[in-house]
Amino acid sequence: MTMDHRTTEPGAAPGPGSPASPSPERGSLRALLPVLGAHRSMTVRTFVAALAGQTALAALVVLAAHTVGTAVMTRAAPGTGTVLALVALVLVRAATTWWEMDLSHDLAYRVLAELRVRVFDGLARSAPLRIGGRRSGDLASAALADVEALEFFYAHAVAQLLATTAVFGAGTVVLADLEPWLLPAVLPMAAALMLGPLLEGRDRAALGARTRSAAAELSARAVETVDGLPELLAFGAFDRRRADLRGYGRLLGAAQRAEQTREARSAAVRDILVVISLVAVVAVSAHTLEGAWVPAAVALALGVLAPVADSAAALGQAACLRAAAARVGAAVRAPRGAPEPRSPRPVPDGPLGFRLSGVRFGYGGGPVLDGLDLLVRPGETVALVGASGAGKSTCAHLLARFWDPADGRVELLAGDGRSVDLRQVAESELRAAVAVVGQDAPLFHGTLRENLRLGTPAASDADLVAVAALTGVDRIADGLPQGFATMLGERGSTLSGGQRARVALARALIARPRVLVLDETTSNLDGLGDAELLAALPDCATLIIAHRAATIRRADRIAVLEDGRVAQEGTWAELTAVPGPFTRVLDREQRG
Ligand SMILES: Nc1ncnc2c1ncn2[C@@H]1O[C@H](COP(=O)(O)OP(=O)(O)OP(=O)(O)O)[C@@H](O)[C@H]1O
Repeated sequence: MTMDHRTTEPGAAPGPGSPASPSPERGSLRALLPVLGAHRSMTVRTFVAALAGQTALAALVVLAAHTVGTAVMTRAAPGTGTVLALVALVLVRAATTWWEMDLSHDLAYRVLAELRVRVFDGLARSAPLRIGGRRSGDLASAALADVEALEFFYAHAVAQLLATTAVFGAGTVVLADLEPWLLPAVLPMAAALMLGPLLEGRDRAALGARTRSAAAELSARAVETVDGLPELLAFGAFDRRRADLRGYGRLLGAAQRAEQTREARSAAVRDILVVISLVAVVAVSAHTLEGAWVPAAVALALGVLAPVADSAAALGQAACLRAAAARVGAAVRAPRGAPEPRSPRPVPDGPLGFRLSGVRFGYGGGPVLDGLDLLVRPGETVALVGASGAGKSTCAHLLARFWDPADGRVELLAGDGRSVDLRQVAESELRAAVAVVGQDAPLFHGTLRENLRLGTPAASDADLVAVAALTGVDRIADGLPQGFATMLGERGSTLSGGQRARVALARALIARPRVLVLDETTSNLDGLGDAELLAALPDCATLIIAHRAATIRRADRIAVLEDGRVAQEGTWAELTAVPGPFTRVLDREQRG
């Protein structure tokens, strides 16, 4: 009797030239067990169903063997009571199998749904820190394929292992009662069966890790391919990419096959151990038991060993899942990039400005911001300029509190001088006060109206129409077949870059932010559109990150970022009057 061997989730071996995946730590599966805690009653019911099913099967084979043995010896048909008992056991076994399958899958799918949400929570908590380090296809793989792979563990391993332990314990007591010499025929083989997964656990975990990391690699490359299809086609690079994907697909197949080959070998060893044990039981019982008790003892030994063999198979399979569990666990336990304050302080009311003081920040290498000071007063518009890679977007991300500075402070300021450090502001308050709009702010699959209401689902139609008129989104809606109800397509792919920028800005303005950060938001628009959008901006503290001279010129003040600090500050007239960091930036832009 062997376990139901499931095909492992798709995955590929490490990329060409990449090192083999290390064997993941023991305990990664155990670390996820607390998720079952929320489903305690269902876990207990699954255990009861598994226990009832395994007990019914053991009783059925023993009674059937005894009945057949008796019939052969006495040459008489079994009595009605025996037949009824056999029928009852068959029915109980059928009912409990159905019950257990139903419950265990229900439990597994609930746990997986919960885990998926926890993975997404972890990603949100640590974004974009984590996203900076891992590729989106890899993250999607952790959230979907790795979680899915764990179905086997939750549906087939946990409750069944507990039930097997109980059935094995009770079965050996009965065997010992029948004939103590049967124990040496059964116990060593049972121990050998359970030793197998322990001995090969490391190897199987490494095989599983190879499959999982390859699955993630393939997933990451597939997502990149879909995302970059226009570029791949435009550069004639698609054929190479396809060959590349095929290669990774083959590596995936090889990794999966290695896992299956190992499982097939282990299954053969388990079958041999069970057969050896049964032969020993036959030998012992032939000398010590009488009549129909001989086949009954053999059946009981089988009834006891089969679940042990199944459990050994389950443990072997579970070892393969350690890598998936480790990846899911890492995502679930991802640290918060910017932890919520224990005792949040309110954001001051009235118009807001902000100040970065002595800010130092890096991404693990050298410092990107190195003692940066920047003040934007309520109602003021400041342009932040600098060479590519100078750290302008990093400032925007610090204002959105994606990260906290390693040193220094980022504060919101009221007109009367009151201030609050972003680290002390509750996230919901911060999001309501500060809006950061990027250059390619992604839109989502949904209608134009849904995209506009992303941050403010309760925004009134009047607000929506007013902001749409300010930002020119009303003209975009007029050109769409169903106006604001038109589906935009994934990532707003049905809109032009300039149209997406208008929608992204409108989306931010509907929330009436008190601090606005525009990170190259208008760079996809022509000069006229740029001017139109900037004129539509509300009278709040605004930081505009831009390269275009006309955009920069509209700001009240300009700050030039160089070597991680503000190297120069002033109005357009002041900064263009003398050669310096700003004129160098302008020269570079003109030459570019
Ligand atoms: N998530 C990240 N992980 C690691 N390094 C990063 C990350 N984001 C930015 N960097 C690095 O930090 C530096 C500053 O990047 P940033 O995007 O802030 O520059 P920028 O001035 O906005 O550039 P650009 O004008 O080209 O948009 C760069 O060297 C960049 O490579």
